[in-house]
Amino acid sequence: MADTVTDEAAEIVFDNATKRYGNADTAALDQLSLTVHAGEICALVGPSGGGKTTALTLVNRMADLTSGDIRIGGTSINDLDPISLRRGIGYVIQQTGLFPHMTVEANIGLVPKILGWDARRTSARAHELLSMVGLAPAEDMAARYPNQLSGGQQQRVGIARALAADPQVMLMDEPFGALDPITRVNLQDEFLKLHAKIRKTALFVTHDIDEAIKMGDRIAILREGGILAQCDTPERILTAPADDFVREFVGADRALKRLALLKIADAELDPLGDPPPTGWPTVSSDASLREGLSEVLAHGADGLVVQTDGRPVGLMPMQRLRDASVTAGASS
Ligand SMILES: Nc1ncnc2c1ncn2[C@@H]1O[C@H](COP(=O)(O)OP(=O)(O)OP(=O)(O)O)[C@@H](O)[C@H]1O
Repeated sequence: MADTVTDEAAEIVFDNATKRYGNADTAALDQLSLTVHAGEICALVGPSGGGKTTALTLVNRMADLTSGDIRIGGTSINDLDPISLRRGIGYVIQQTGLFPHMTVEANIGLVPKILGWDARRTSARAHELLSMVGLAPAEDMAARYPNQLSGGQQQRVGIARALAADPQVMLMDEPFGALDPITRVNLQDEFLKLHAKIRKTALFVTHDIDEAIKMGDRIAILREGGILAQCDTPERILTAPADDFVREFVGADRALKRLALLKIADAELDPLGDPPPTGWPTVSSDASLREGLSEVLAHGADGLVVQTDGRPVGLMPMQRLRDASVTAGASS
């Protein structure tokens, strides 16, 4: 048996992976061939019953393949002992799965402890991860029990726990699905920042196409019957949907969704002017054109003041935002 527990991000290859439960006539996942590149986030979306969760459970062998193969870092999962396979995979689920009778620190330290890390190293890792996922002060958070945390904080602990033993890959099943919209956006943003640092290979299941567009380096869309409809970058999914199913799944507002992918930093700005326009809202150059457009509309203003690192750097007039919307729509 090979040992999977290394800390290198690894590629996940689905090679004609098929799952049929019991004597079911139709497959839950039908000959899925898909490569999730090392270090990328691949968002897996599709309608209810499309086989998203099945795909995840095949990877960590909570369910067995009917035919085909899945390889992690070039090794077939069937050549791995299921227990050590799972220890090399960070798993984050909607319901967090935290043990209620264990402290946050003990929850995070569970896999490192099983792997035989000593108490000092396990504790240091738990505290490091609490800071990484934005739970401060770490000493206070570490000593709490899950029911002493908000839903968003519990989900952060779930992410910390998944990362504890530095897994090769992460499987995330609707990780932010149970959170209120504001907490959800915060966790999405913070996970993207964290991911930019740790670059773990992540298969991220969501039923929400907007979340997939935001989170995925690439998006794989499954249709009913567990058949892959398209796997591509968010930009390509929006501008070149493979067929009517993808077009409908993505929605009629594809132009607006494309604006969410375009950064203000990439657009041309006007000089600041003297005096600066009054009543124009300020946005960061990191914001998307869609966020910029929302701000302008919310303030009834004629444009935006764009900031970088808290300092104004230029102006974005309303007309340019309008033109960008038209261009995004015209090419979709
Ligand atoms: N343990 C099981 N036994 C039998 N059938 C199952 C089992 N788990 C899932 N299925 C069936 O497999 C198909 C795919 O289910 P799956 O949960 O993978 O879809 P999903 O895309 O994750 O759906 P959702 O978005 O609703 O969670 C469905 O028809 C479901 O009924």
